[in-house]
Order: sequence, then C-alpha cells, then structure tokens
Amino acid sequence: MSVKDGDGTTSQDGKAYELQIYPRLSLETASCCILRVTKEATAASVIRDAAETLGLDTRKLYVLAEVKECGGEEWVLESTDLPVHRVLLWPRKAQEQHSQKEGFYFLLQERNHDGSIRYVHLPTVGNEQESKRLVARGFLPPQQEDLEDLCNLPVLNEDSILDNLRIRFQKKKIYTYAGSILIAINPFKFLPIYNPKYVKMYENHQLGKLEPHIFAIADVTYYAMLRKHINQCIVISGESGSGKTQSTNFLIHCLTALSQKGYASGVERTILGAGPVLEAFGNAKTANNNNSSRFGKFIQVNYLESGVVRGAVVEKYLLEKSRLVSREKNERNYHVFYYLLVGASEEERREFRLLQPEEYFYLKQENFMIEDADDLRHDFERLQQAMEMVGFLPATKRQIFSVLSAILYLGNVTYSQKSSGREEGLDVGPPEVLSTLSDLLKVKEEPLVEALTKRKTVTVNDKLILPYSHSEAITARDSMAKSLYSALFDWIVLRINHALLNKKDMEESVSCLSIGVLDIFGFEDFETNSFEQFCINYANEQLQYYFNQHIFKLEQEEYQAEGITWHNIDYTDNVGCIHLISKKPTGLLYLLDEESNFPHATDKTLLAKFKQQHQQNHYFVPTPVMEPAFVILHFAGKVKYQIKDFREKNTDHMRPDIVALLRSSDRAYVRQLIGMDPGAMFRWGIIRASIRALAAFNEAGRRWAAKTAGVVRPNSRVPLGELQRSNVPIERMYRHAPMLDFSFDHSEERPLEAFEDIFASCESKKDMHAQIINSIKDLQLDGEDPRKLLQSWGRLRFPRHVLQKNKNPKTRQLIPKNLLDTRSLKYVVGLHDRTTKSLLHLHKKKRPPSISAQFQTSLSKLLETLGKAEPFFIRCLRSNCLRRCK
Ligand SMILES: Nc1ncnc2c1ncn2[C@@H]1O[C@H](COP(=O)(O)OP(=O)(O)OP(=O)(O)O)[C@@H](O)[C@H]1O
Repeated sequence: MSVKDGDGTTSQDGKAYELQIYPRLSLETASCCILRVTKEATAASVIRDAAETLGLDTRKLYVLAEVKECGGEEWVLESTDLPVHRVLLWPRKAQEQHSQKEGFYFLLQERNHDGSIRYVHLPTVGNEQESKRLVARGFLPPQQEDLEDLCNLPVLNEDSILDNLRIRFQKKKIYTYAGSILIAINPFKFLPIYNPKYVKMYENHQLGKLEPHIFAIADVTYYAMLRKHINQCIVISGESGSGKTQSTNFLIHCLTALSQKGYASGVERTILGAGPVLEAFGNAKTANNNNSSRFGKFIQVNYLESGVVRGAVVEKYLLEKSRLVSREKNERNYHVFYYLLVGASEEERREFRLLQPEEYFYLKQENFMIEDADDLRHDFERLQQAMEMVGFLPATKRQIFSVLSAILYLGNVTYSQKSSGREEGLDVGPPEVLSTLSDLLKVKEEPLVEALTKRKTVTVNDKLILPYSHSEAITARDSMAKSLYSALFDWIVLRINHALLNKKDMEESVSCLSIGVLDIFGFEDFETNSFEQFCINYANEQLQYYFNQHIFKLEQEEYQAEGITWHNIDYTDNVGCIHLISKKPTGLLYLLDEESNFPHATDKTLLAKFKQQHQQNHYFVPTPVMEPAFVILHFAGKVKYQIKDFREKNTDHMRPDIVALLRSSDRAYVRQLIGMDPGAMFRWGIIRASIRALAAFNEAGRRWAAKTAGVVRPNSRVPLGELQRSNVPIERMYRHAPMLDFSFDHSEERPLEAFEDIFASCESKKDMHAQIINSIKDLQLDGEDPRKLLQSWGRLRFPRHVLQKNKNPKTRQLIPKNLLDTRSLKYVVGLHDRTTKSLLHLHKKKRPPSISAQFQTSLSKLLETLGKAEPFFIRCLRSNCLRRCK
C-alpha cells in the first residue's frame, strides 16, 4: 500500500491509499489488481471494485482476506471492515512496497452461499497416507529416518532424542511430538505452514494422524473442550527467544479461526489490536531477542457452548520494572519510549515536551544508537492505530504519552549535597526538569520536590520527616518512575480486558468454557541472579510440578487403578524445592517477608536467617560463609542468587508520599492511574468526546447557515468558552468537575464536513438526541441527569436541510458501544485490580502485601485455573545459529 496525496480519491485525512489484491480463485485470473481507495473504504466496496477490475462474475460471492504470512494469519474481513485500517498496522516495508513477497497482502476468495469459504488447492494428504499404509502392510520398506513422535524411538536416550530432532529440523520439520507434548524448535525464519489451509487440514483430526503441528494442538484442545465440556489450557515454556510468544500468537489465531469458521469477530479484532499495544509497552530489545516479552501472560479465550468465541481475558505476571531505570549493555528500555521519541510529530513533541532520545538518562545508559528510525516512526503509527482498535480515545492516548514523557524526565532529576553550610539535606534539580515534570504530571512543584528529597513516616504519635541520603533519593526517584510505569501498564491491561469483555461474562448463570494459553518467562540463570530470577524460577518450579503431576503421577495412578502392569518411571519430584521456597512458616519467601518488615533487618541478617533455617536442606546448597549469596538446587540446575536488594525489591511498592503527591494532581488521568476511581476518568472521557462532537455539530450548523446566506466565516470553530457561556447546565457540569481538562483537543481536529456526514446519518433531531442519550445513559454524572444536559444541547443549532433531506436509516455510533458501560468497567476492575491495589498502597491493611506475596497470590490463582483444566504442553527450543533452517 502506498499513500498518495492530492489527486484521485481522497479520504478525510486527504490521502488515497493503494491496495494490491491477489485473487485466489478456482479460475485463472490476473495475478493481482491494484485499487486506489480511501481510508473509509469498506471491504464490501473494495470487493466490488476488485471483482469489476478483474472482470469476475459479479453474481458470485466473494470475501476479502488479510494475510500476514509471518504470523500464519489470514483474517477474513467482514463487509463493513475497513481494509486500509488493517494496512496501517502492517510493518513499514510491507506498507510501502505492498507486494505479496513482503508477506502482507489481501486475497480475494470465493464464498459459498452458506457463508463458508471456498478453499482452492488444499494440500493433499492422500499420497502420504497411502504410502504409510503400504509401509505398515510391508509392501514398502520403512523409509523414515526421523520419527514424528519421540515415544516411538527404539532407543530412548539424550543422543537419540537430539539426533531425531536435528534430522527433522534440517528437513524444516520444526514440530515433533513426545506423546501429547509438542516440541517446537524456533526456525528463525518464516515457514509457509500456517495459512488457513493448514487450520482446515488439522480441523477435527486425532493427534498424531498428520505431521506434528501447533494447529493440531489448538484443534485437539478446541474439540476436547466442546466434547467433554472441560476447560483446556496450553502451557508454553522455553528460554528467552525460543518462540513462546510466536507460538502463542499461532495458537490464538487458530483457536479463534476454528470458532469463527474464517470470520473475524469483534473479539478477534480487539485481540488483533491488543497485541501491538501490549508489545509496545511490555516488550524490549534484549541480548537474546529483539522483541522480548518482559512480562508473563495468560490469555484465556472464552467460548459459548456452541463453540463460538464470546470474549477473552488477559492476565499479566511480573512486568520487569528494573528495565525502566537500568539494564545490561546493548539492551533497550521498553519499545514505546523509542516509538514516541522518534515518531511524534512536531506538535506532539511540543505538547509532551519531548527531547532527543540521547538526552534522557533512562535511555542513554546503553550504547545508544538508533539505526532503525524509520521503523520506529512506523511502529509509532502502528501503535496509535492499535490503541484505537482497543478503544483508546485520542485524549486518552495523549494522557498516556504525557505520563511516558514524565517518566523519562524523572530520570533526569539530579541531586547534590546542599551547598549552604548549616542546612543538611539535598538540592534537587535542574529547575527546568522539575518545572516540566510538575507541568506534565499537573502536580505543584513544592510537594514534588518534597517527595523527591524527603521521607515522611507516620508513627503512632508523630509525623517524621527525614531527608534522604543521596543514594536513597535516587532510589526514591527511580521507584516513582517504576511505579508510574507499572501502574500505566496495569491500566492498559485493564482497559484491554474491558474491550475484550463480553457482557455475558458478568452474568453468573452463563455457563463458561475456555481455553487458556500460558506464555510465561522460562527458567533463568544469569551471571548475577537476583530477586527477579528467584521469583521467575519459583514460578517455573511450580509449573514443573504441575507438569510432573499430569505427565507422570496422575497417569501412573490411573494405570494402577485400572490394574495395568506398569513399572513406575522415576522422575525428579521437585516438591522439596517448592517447600524450601514457599512452605509456611519457614519457607524462604516467608523469611523474606519477615525480614522485609523488620526495621533493623539488612540483607545480611536475611541471608543469615536463610542459612540458619535451611542448612540441612538438600535443595539449599552450602556457600562459603563470606559470600553474600545463596544457591538453590532447582529441577533445571543449581542457581546462585545474590542477596543484595532482596528486601528492598520485595517491598518496592509505590511509596505513600508519592501516592499522596500523585493524588493531588490536577490531571484526572494521573489520579486515575493511582487508583482513585478508574470509572470516573472513563465517564468524563466519554462526556468530553460528546461535548466536542456537539460543539462541532453546532459549528457545522452555523457554517451551513452562513453558507446558505452567502457568507462564509473563516473561523470554523466555536471556542468551548462560547459554548460554556451559552449553556447553563454545561457550565454547571464544569463546576461539578473542576478536575476536567477541557482544553481543546487538537489531535481530534477534523474537517467540519465530517460532522455534516454525521448529521447525515441521523434522520431527525430526535434521532440524534436518542443516539446521544443512548451513548451516555449508563454514565453517572454525580447526580446530574444527562437529559438536562441534553436539553441545553438541544439549543445548539442543527442544519435543518440535512435533517430534512436525509432519510438514511443507518445510524452511526459516535463512541464505540462496548466502551460505554461503566458497570462492565467496574466488573473488570474487580477481576484484575488486586495487584494494582497492592502496588499502589490502597489496601485497607496498614501494610500492602509484599511483591513476592502478590506474585504468589497470582501464581496460586493461575495454578488453580490450570488445575481445573486439561493441560497440553508446548516446549519451545531455541535453535543455535549454526544449524538454523536455510
Ligand atoms: N515458528 C516460528 N516461525 C518463524 N519465526 C519464529 C517462530 N518462532 C519464533 N520465531 C522468531 O523468533 C523470534 C523470537 O521468538 P519469541 O519472541 O516468540 O520468543 P520468546 O520465547 O517469546 O522470547 P521471550 O521470552 O524473550 O519473550 C521472533 O521474533 C520470531 O522472529
């Protein structure tokens, strides 16, 4: 796709876009047709134009499918979907060159009258099966050098297993079974085995009948769920860069495709948008992977009993917060910072007060070089498009970017010892950084400086204010940045879940079936391991235990119960290690919590406690007395953990004085981030959007009136102030909501003609009012009746001619429907807010739960969900670079 300005068809944004459409039909046609369309062109109009251009029989039915070869994805567009919007999510190169070889394109396919798609050229499996049958009957010699299932190896040892995997991998067979477990070796290159033909080929097939494939696992879980009415889960494990996230994407795609028979539903579209948003905020370039997920996730796809997707939920685990303030050389901070800094327009740069990337302390610690500026610019556009797909209004996007900018500025806060002799404490600066910070976060400078330099402690009788030492102040500053970012990430996950929610989920009576996919960080053993690795490896111990239970223990018990002669297989039972870490009351995590709460404790006393309590434990390996570290014998090997900062990291919540500071912000979004009332901002966001739309309606009316009277007024916009003056209830609303930031939203500026279009969609003034009432009826306006507000809006001028002439019954939704309901938002908050609350110190108890306790809670919740489901396992392996698929 390419963008052309000026000539030809133009969209609201003044651009015409080129689409290349490849026919995949039973009859021979031209290899491709090129259309020039606007951003608003629907799939239906594109199909019509393509069929005409290609000279096809227009009585036949066709569908348009978006193909993303690298993800194995093929999404059939609904007639109202907008193809150009999809293209805007593609990588830059694919957008610019838009040929099939870039792996992103549109297909035109034929559709049957029952709605199913007519697939042509399905791969044939007949011959292969025939030859297998001949081999089985002894007519052909067995010619297999490699086996699809490791369980069939005549000799089962490490060498034979690795040989088999290697031979298969060299033949580009990256998948192998070990019983029902799928082993996937990352080929680091695209293999053409993921398009919908393969989804179809594996549909409703018994595992093992066809070549091993990830779609086979998706298919088995889907049909097992429907047949047995039991939830299913797929646990994906493997080291960083082994392909877990890619596998998750293939699975989610297949699981939704199976259910929709080729059509993308609203949920899938939201999932589609959720991916790039989560990726921008939760992924970063690391030494092992240019796009490494720095958080664990569990995506649960919910189904109706009929097998149709009805919603989805994303749960996240342990975002790596430390990356925000420091990381290894050649690694990067979260993608979104670079997207913003390189991709923002001049206007955005001014608004968010952006500097050059190398001017930020939080970004310049690594060997800083941005060679991929064009990609980053494109990724920023893609991110914005994806944010829109999950329902972020332009104003919300701007609030998010302001917070990101504030986080970066925090890193530039510096300290020096107070110069004036007698006064103790620190000077904080530089002044321009502090004033920008105060402006971006909308907090007063004085309390900001206080929070950055002094600790406030409240005791029973007294309030103590103590100045930080230099290193304590740096920790406090970084802690503020980390907490803000992780609150932002939690908020984004929450809003994605809100967009993915199906209202039926709120009704208990609706019976629920689901398939969950767990993509969680693998076992870690670095040169220096700390608290983060300790938590991650503990999660892996728990998952290994779950794996053992299902693969060995339960299976063997079943054999015994059925009286089958069976020699129990020895497996490494890791329950001892789990007890060492988490058994009450002396497990390492409990000792850590104890020492984290004890005011005089240090890392040293913590280590002494560990040693004293567990000296005799087989899983607690002795270390030299002086070494500030301890070693644990994990199922995957010994790992040495440095005790330094364990206590501090375990209690790294948002500090109460920082919470108090942010609560005083004049920016509703910042207050919302720290958990005041997630609903409030959301409601006001919608009202604000409605008011803006109405202001513009009004102006369009004026313009029309002026035009018909032969006068064209140059000033095309009513200042909101004018609106305010003329409408008493609106004025009252301003008073009721002093925190609202009603400054005009420039990024939302659209030509007024666009609003005439909206007028055109309403049959009458009554109709327009009905739409707006409908849009805001769920909102609680602090006792204000929305109808009263509308009465005043009724005084706005409407262009009579448009209202009279237009009889088009199709109405247009001003604000996405699924985002209009605060009840559902509250429901999602209830589901996911536990960790946010803890993080932000909002618990009723005096002390919020420690980070490890929160992690343990979310892990137990996960294990409980997994425990109720039938599991499948995918083990991802990272191929080494010498033997990668050529
Ligand atoms: N099946 C596959 N086909 C083609 N390329 C793949 C496949 N699996 C993985 N890759 C490539 O390998 C890269 C790393 O994979 P991925 O990000 O999924 O790893 P990961 O295990 O999730 O890593 P991390 O734990 O760091 O997030 C991907 O960016 C992709 O380019």
